[in-house]
Amino acid sequence: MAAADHASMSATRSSSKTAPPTTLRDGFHLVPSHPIAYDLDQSKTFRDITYHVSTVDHVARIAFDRPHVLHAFRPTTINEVRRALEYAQDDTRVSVIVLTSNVDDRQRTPAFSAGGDQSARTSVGGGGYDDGSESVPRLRVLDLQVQMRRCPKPIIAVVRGYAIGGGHILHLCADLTLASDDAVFGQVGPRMGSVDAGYGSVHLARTIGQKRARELWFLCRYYTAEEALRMGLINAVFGVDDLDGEVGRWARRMASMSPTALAVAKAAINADQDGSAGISLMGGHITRLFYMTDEAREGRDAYLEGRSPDFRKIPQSKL
Ligand SMILES: CC(C)(COP(=O)(O)OP(=O)(O)OC[C@H]1O[C@@H](n2cnc3c(N)ncnc32)[C@H](O)[C@@H]1OP(=O)(O)O)[C@@H](O)C(=O)NCCC(=O)NCCSC(=O)CCC(=O)c1ccccc1C(=O)O
Repeated sequence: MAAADHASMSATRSSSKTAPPTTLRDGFHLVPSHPIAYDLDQSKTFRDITYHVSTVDHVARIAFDRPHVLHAFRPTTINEVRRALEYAQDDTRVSVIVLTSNVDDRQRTPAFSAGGDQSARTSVGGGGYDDGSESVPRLRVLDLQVQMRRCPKPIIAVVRGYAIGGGHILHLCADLTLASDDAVFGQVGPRMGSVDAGYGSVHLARTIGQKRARELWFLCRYYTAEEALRMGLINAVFGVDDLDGEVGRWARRMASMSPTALAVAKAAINADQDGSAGISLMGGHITRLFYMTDEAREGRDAYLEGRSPDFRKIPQSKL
């Protein structure tokens, strides 16, 4: 843990005995708020995204890199994000994942993502997305959404400018969303022949409420970052110049926490909505932790040694 992060955690421990209660005791204000310095991971090659890691702050950064179409995605883009997410999930140096876009607002309108790339929709074969990278035309964006929810590490969507359509749903599927004050959010499917009947509908309704979710889909209006914040669609709004620093603060804070506690909290929050698949993920976490107990090891050893297990020699169940 970096020294300044350590200071913030220490602040939560230093006893005052008589001071009045204050939220400052959480130490959050002491977490450094300078932008994260990332290194490009040279070993990973991508066309539509960039992938960076900060080994100092334990953060991976996955960024859409298609500014000419406002970071709209095609099959290649989604497959690359899925691959990068897998790298970040398996990298023990990484505790937190940032999903964002490479914005240069002097050259292009800022955007997180304008959703599915409409120029990649074929005019033959049913109008699905096809950039030649899949044997049958398809966009595995629903698989990406599921992968984001099953990833045990927290994912922060960092939104500059437009988050529209399928791009909007990707920020929704992230665990947290931090936005700049120039961000704009909305669905457009019913206006242009598309709909997300999965997380884009049900998770949206759980997140912002039934009436608001219907409004987003039925009216296809766009909302400012402040409006999105008020409806609980995002976690915080910052000025453009402060965004990267605040992302640094939030990511560093999460990276200083117990990874297992965060993974269990994420799985539990998702399980409520993800049915058997959500419970199965929680069950997987429990089994992995169980494997590390003397009790589970006794079962394994007994099998390998060709004897009956003696669970009695281990004091008791941990539950
Ligand atoms: C976002 C805008 C309102 C911004 O407008 P403006 O600032 O005026 O910029 P433009 O000049 O329009 O755009 C600049 C440049 O980018 C190109 N572009 C923008 N968006 C897209 C796009 N989605 N696809 C392709 N190209 C795009 C635009 O053509 C310009 O190019 P030039 O060459 O410079 O002219 C505005 O851009 C806008 O409305 N964009 C379209 C938004 C949209 O319709 N998005 C698609 C929504 S549908 C979707 O995302 C579904 C896909 C999906 O994820 C999904 C989810 C769940 C289940 C199933 C699926 C599925 O498989 O379909």
